[in-house]
Parts: sequence; C-alpha cells; structure tokens
Amino acid sequence: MDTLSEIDTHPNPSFSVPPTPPNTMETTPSPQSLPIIDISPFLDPSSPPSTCQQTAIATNRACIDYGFFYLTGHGIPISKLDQVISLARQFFALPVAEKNKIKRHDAGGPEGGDGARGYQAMGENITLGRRDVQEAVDLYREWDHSEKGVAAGGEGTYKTLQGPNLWPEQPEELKEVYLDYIDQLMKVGEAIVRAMGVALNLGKPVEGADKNTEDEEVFVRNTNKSFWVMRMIGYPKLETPLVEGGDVTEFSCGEHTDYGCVTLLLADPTPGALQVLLKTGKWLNADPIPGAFVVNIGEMIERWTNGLWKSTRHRVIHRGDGYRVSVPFFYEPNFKALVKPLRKCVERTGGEMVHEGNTYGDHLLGKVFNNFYSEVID
Ligand SMILES: O=C(O)CCC(=O)C(=O)O
Ligand SMILES: [Fe+2]
Repeated sequence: MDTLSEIDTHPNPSFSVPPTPPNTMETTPSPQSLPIIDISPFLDPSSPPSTCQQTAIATNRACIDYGFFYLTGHGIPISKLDQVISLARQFFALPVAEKNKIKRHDAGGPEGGDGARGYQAMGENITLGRRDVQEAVDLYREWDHSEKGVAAGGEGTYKTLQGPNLWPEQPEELKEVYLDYIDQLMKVGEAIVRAMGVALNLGKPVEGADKNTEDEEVFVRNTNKSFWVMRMIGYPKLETPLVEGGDVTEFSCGEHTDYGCVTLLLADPTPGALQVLLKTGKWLNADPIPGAFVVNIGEMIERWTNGLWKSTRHRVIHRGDGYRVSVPFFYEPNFKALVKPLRKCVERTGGEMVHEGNTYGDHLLGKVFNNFYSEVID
C-alpha cells in the first residue's frame, strides 16, 4: 500500500506550527495511513540512480506532508525484530529488584549514575510536567569520542551522559542481540539520512568536503559517529476511566517531538497506541505494519532544513489489551555536530534562519535535564 499518490495534490507546506488540539480522544477515521518508503535502493550501492531518485522524491513528500512514514526494505529480518521486542518484554516482566540493579541515578552521585543511562521505574519519565505511565531502559552510544571530565563527586562518579551503559543482566542474551541490532540500525539510519540529503536536492558530494560542507552528504558526515539512543519502553494499560468527550488526562507518553535526527520505532502489534498529529489538527493512529519501522524526523532535521521539514508531534495512549512494548532507536547527529540551518533551505523558506545553531550535544544535555530534573505539575 502506498498512499503517496493520494497526497500529491496537497498544497505547499505552511511554515506555521499547527494549533495544538485539545487533549481529546478524537482521532482521524481510518483508512488514512502514513506513506510507505522503501529504503532498499540506498542500502544497495549497485542500485540505479533512478530508483534512488524515486525513494528520494517519496521521502521529500512524506517529510513535508507528515514528518512520519513507514520504512520497508531495510533488510533486518522479522525474526530479529521479534526477538528484540520479546527480550524487552522479558526484562520488564522481571521483579522490580532485578530491574533496579540497573537503575538510572543522577549524574555526579555516589551511585555512579550519569543522569541518563539505565532503568527508569514507572512514572519517572516526565513529559510536559506530567508523569508518563511507562517504565523504560535508556542506552546510548558509549562516551568514546572525547576526554571524560571528572565529576564533582570524584573517582567513580560521572558527568551527565559520560557513564557506561547499564545493560540488563537478565535476559542473558539481551546485550549481544541488541548490540548486533544496533549495528544493523546504524546502517539503516545512514541510508535514511543519505536519502534525505538527495531528497533535499543539496547537490552532489563535493571533493575534499568537511563536516561544514552543505552538499547531499552533509547529514551522513554529521552522523558518522551518531550519538544514538536506544530505548526499551514498557507500557501498562491506562486504567483511569474515560469520560465521554472529556479531556485525556493520563498519557503513556505525553505529546512531544523527538529531539534528534531520525527515529526508527519498533513496536509490538498493539493497535491504537501511537498517535501522530496531522496538519489538519487531527490525530492519526500509526499502527504497526509487520516488518516495517515507523520513522519520524526529529528537531535536528527540522532545524537543518530551516523548518521545511517539521518534527511532528506525537503521543502514546495505550488503552488496548495487554502490556505494550516498544523499542525506538534514535539515530542522532554526532555529539559535536554543529546543527544550523542549511543555506539552501534558508533560501527556500523565505531567507530567515529559524535558529542560529548549536551542537547536538548541547541540545541533548538540555533535553536530559528537562526529562529527569523537571518539576511535576500535580
Ligand atoms: O512507544 C511509542 O510508540 C513511541 C515512543 C516515543 O514517541 C518516544 O519514545 O519518543
Ligand atoms: Fe517520540
């Protein structure tokens, strides 16, 4: 199924932020669905340019119209995807004491936490001042790209994000399977940002290019040491009674945009949980398609493109059956990548820069503080 033909007639993107609709359960009726992008031409160096071009055109359309799409042709077998979900599910089913062996602790403290990596119990993650009804484990690229600073607590304490990953001890095979999966995802992430550079028509790679060269490989060069994040999330079913026509007051994951480059979401088959905000102001259920990822662009791509492509708001409301598990992988810029609007995109969007630019690392640190150190509105 490919819905691109249906949306080709959409008017040009508006550069205004869509109004935030009230937190009601109103979603857009089926059968509208996100477009499907086959990334295989960008994973196979022998693909003819015409097939790459088709993928690039479809990517541009999807990023303008939705900021979200389903990704096929990535080459990761379904058996591997099932294993990744199943291992996360097994972890969340363990006793709390076992899960707390890899608990996230604040940076700089005597427990050796780095404020970001590790297990977060139910309600620890905060979005828009509300506690999300979820538990999660966060893994990041190891801090391997520059000197580690000494945290205030001295030896054995870590600055924010600079500690080692805290891998679950149970299930035993989780670490090995996930490391292999991350290697595979890095290749897929690279293929997506390569397609995006072509989709934006940034021009053929320039000889002797460096990280600041704004040709079609600019995203590839600035993600070649991607400071990726892998998140295993467990969502119990929301239990608060729903009032007919009333506001939604409890979220599995509150409304947000992703803060990085591209997100590759793998989720179990539970329908009706992930919702994407359309330009019309309606919510669309982005139900899983077996074997496909749900991909969305993050704030760094929005900034690079000067708002030509928007980072779309989304949320999770899980009122279906069972305990939902998802494992998003965030393919991010390098920690030190300077992310500022590309000149060509600035020209195409009226000449004014939406941001003066800063490093992805600085942007990320701001988000980590927001997630875990912010106040909860009771
Ligand atoms: O679990 C999901 O479906 C989406 C989670 C999400 O949006 C996120 O972690 O950023
Ligand atoms: Fe998200």
